[in-house]
This record gives sequence, structure tokens and C-alpha cells, in this order.
Amino acid sequence: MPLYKLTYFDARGYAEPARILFHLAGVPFEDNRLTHGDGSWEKIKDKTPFGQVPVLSVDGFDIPQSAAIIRYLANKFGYAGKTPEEQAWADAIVDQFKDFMGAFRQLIMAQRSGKPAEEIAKISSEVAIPARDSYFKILNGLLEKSKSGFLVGDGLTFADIVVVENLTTLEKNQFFTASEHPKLSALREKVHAVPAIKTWVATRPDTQF
Ligand SMILES: N[C@@H](CCC(=O)N[C@@H](CS)C(=O)NCC(=O)O)C(=O)O
Repeated sequence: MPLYKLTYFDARGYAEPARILFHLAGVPFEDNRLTHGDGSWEKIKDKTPFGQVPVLSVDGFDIPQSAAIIRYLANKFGYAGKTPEEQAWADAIVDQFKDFMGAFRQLIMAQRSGKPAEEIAKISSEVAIPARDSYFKILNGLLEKSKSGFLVGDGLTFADIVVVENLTTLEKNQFFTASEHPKLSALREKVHAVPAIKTWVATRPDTQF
């Protein structure tokens, strides 16, 4: 079995779906968590392929970009979709998530850079909330049509994992209220009921992001 090392900050963020795929498949990996502000990131940044994390190292071969990492792992472990069409849909949902995060990150960045409260409120109401609402509308539409309760086909794919983990982070930051979104909440319950995921979710570090 290859030696896997996943490097990211001490957060769920862009790395958590990969961690979940490892736990789901029962495949050991090194969960290498960097601490913000202690210089550990600055020391390795220039050695990473694109100057960002997550990076998955497979026997020393580095793979950047979270979507590429999870697609790679999902293909290896059997969670990428059962047909090329299902795989295309799983990719499409992850791409939709990335579009949403592109808009949502404007809010996170405004908060982190200490912008005035009115400016943050404006980005929230004009950018982040509309992006979240149209993203949720798409997800709800897919779940309405789903016979399995999963987003793609009749089984769990990495798209479900990406969506569900992001819900947890949105919830922790007051952007998702489970009782207002029964279909999305049911998806999260379904994914978190998978035994290997349930155990990891119950014991993983409880971070804000
Ligand atoms: N599109 C990238 C985004 C990765 C990203 O934004 N990484 C941030 C942490 S969440 C990072 O490496 N920040 C440190 C830096 O850019 O110096 C992905 O999905 O992997």
C-alpha cells in the first residue's frame, strides 16, 4: 500500500473530504496538520506544487488542489460514481461547490482582513447569502429527484461528502440552520450514519472551519 500524507492546516476546510475518504476506505494516512502562525507553512510553501494546501503526497509524489485530490482518492476507493455519467455529475456538483466557495470566500476574506462592519454586512447580503441560496436551491432540486437520498445515483460519492462537510462549517459560522433545510440535513445524517464516517466525525478535532 502506498504511503499517504495529507498536508493542510488544522481545520476541516478543503482537506476534510479527503480525510473522510481515507477513513471510509479504512486506508491509513498521515494527517499532517500545520499550525497557523508558527512558521511551519512558510517553511514548506515554496516546496508545494502550487504554493497552497491541501497537498496529498503518495509515496512522495505530490498532488495539489482539493478537488483533484478527492477525485483521485474517490476513484481509487470506489466513491467516484459508478458510470462515466455519474462521475460527470459528481464532478459537476463539486464544481458547483467551488463556484459557491469562490463567492463565499469574499466574505471570509473581508472578515479576516478587518474590513468595516458595514462593508462586511454588504458583502454578506449582496454576495455570500445569494450565492449560498442559489447553491442550496440546486442541491435541494437534486435531492428532490433522488430516489436514494444521495446526490448522485444510488450510492455515496465524494460529491455527497464535499457538500455535507461544508454544511458543518457553514453551520458553525451561522450560515446554515439544519431545521430550515430538511433535505440537506437528511443528506448529512445519511452520510454521517455510515459507520466509518460516524466514528471519525465523533472523534475528529472540533475546529471552526
Ligand atoms: N483551489 C484550492 C484552494 C486552496 C487554498 O485556498 N488553500 C489555502 C488554505 S484554505 C492556502 O493554502 N493558503 C495559504 C497560502 O495561500 O499561502 C484547493 O481547492 O485546494
